[in-house]
Amino acid sequence: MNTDSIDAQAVPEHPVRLQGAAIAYGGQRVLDDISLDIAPGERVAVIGPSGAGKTTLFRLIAGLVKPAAGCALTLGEDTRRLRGRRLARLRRELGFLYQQDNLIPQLRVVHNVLMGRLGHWSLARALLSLLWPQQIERARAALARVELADKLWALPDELSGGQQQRVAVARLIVQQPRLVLADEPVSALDLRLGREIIGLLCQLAQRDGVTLVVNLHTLDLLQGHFDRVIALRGGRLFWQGEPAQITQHLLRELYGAEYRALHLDEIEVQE
Ligand SMILES: Nc1ncnc2c1ncn2[C@@H]1O[C@H](COP(=O)(O)OP(=O)(O)OP(=O)(O)O)[C@@H](O)[C@H]1O
Repeated sequence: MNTDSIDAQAVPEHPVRLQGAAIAYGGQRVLDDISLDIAPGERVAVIGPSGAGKTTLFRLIAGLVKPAAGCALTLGEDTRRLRGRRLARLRRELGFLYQQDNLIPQLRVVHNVLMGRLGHWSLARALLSLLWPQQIERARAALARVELADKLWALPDELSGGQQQRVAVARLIVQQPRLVLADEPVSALDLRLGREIIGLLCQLAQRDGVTLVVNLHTLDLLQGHFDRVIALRGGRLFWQGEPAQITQHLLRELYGAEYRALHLDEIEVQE
């Protein structure tokens, strides 16, 4: 099969489709030969040791870096040929969540949440909304889903780290993306708050039919939330399967020298 040309029209059903994809920085391959399909509504966690290529995989799927070889289709679009209307559509249908700095500090929560509508609004409406927030009820309903309806007029600085992440999830709710890429969304939070955010993201995926790909460092949060785990090591696909199939043996092999430092022997999985 010629992996340099996938017919986008033939595979509209896969929000993510990578075939033999490689990414190189300065001639060095940091991702190599990645072939992967992610189905609509699937909740996928990406794991692996530091430097394995997890963030680079996200950047590849988001179209922020172009494959040096192979092909990447995101929401049916070939990421090498993104421009104009197709790029605008992808931006509208792709939602992001990062470890921190998801909110604009100068803008009140209502405006931060309504930033999710920008791709749906005209420029005039977006500017008007900064003076008179458009669709306040929509923002309020989204905040209610993350139990922050009373924070509509707060500034991000007045919120805890966990609350800020919940506002960012509310922004995703109003955005209505088809695919959410969350890169270490809970790495700055403790386990309890992390569980809350992952729970909200998975609820968003299930309730609104959104496809979810999460780069996860906290392996305690894998069970019960994700349909599939993808493990990267040295820029290659090392393993994939259901969370229940993960074993201590696999984690030792995958994380190598980091296994003990990360206390992965304390994760509750079979030997
Ligand atoms: N812009 C860049 N220029 C050069 N090398 C890069 C660049 N971005 C990433 N790399 C290299 O690519 C490799 C993969 O990096 P990446 O950030 O994807 O790993 P990761 O699995 O997300 O790591 P971590 O868990 O530590 O965040 C690393 O060796 C990194 O140094």
